[in-house]
Amino acid sequence: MTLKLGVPSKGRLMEKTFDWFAARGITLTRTGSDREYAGAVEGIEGVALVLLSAGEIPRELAAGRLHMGVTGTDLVHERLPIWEHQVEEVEAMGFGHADLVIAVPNAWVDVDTLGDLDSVAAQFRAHHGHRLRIATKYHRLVREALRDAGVADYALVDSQGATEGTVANETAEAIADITSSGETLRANHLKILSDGLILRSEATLWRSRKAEWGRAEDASLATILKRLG
Ligand SMILES: Nc1ncnc2c1ncn2[C@@H]1O[C@H](COP(=O)(O)OP(=O)(O)OP(=O)(O)O)[C@@H](O)[C@H]1O
Ligand SMILES: O=P(O)(O)OC[C@H]1O[C@H](OP(=O)(O)OP(=O)(O)O)[C@H](O)[C@@H]1O
Repeated sequence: MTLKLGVPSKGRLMEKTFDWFAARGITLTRTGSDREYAGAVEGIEGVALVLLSAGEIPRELAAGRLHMGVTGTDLVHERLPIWEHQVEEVEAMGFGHADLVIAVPNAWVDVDTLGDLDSVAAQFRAHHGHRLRIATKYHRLVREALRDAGVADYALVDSQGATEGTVANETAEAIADITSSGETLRANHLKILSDGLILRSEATLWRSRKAEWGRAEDASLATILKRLG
């Protein structure tokens, strides 16, 4: 049997993941044509590379179809409700840093905290006849954070990309999304609430608690762990 290692199939996470493993003597490569999602592993026995979307890696780990996988903390916490029972964090990888935050228009000068947002939300409903809309793809994490902060009068609007644009496009009044350099928020005239940090995320190597770990997979895992130092 082989240990199945899931790695993001494109973009910044894929390249940095390949570099990270290469620095530990494990060469991951995408084989075939540019558009073919096939991969190879050199420098370690019994490991197969599975290239797939970063967003799908949590589910595959939880289903036990991957033994190990690389994806952001944000995606694991969002997509796996009882993630501690489904996966184990092996190592934070030191890249892919991003903060999940709640942001509102710069023009809302009196809104600085989640408490302020709660007050505005109540007024908003009275004035507009519908709830204040918050656009996000992180439904679970945002609901939890707002519940903990006592913010109730809002509606989540699903946004799977270009979330910061929803405010200018008038499909939402506020957003919850990840920010890294802060450029996208600035460009869209949005500010982070002073207590609006929900989660700090980073690319992380995870081990599935649900996959079948036979002797061969255990041996490959042991070799990987040794390389991590
Ligand atoms: N600007 C950024 N800087 C650093 N990390 C980021 C940034 N944007 C996204 N990430 C991180 O990269 C990971 C993948 O994010 P994203 O949701 O963009 O995946 P994707 O590659 O677009 O996935 P899919 O293939 O499902 O569209 C997440 O863990 C996220 O936190
Ligand atoms: O703080 P910054 O450095 O500007 O990065 C943050 C942006 O990066 C991500 O978007 P991505 O590029 O993945 O595109 P998306 O909008 O399609 O998710 C994220 O959703 C933010 O929009």
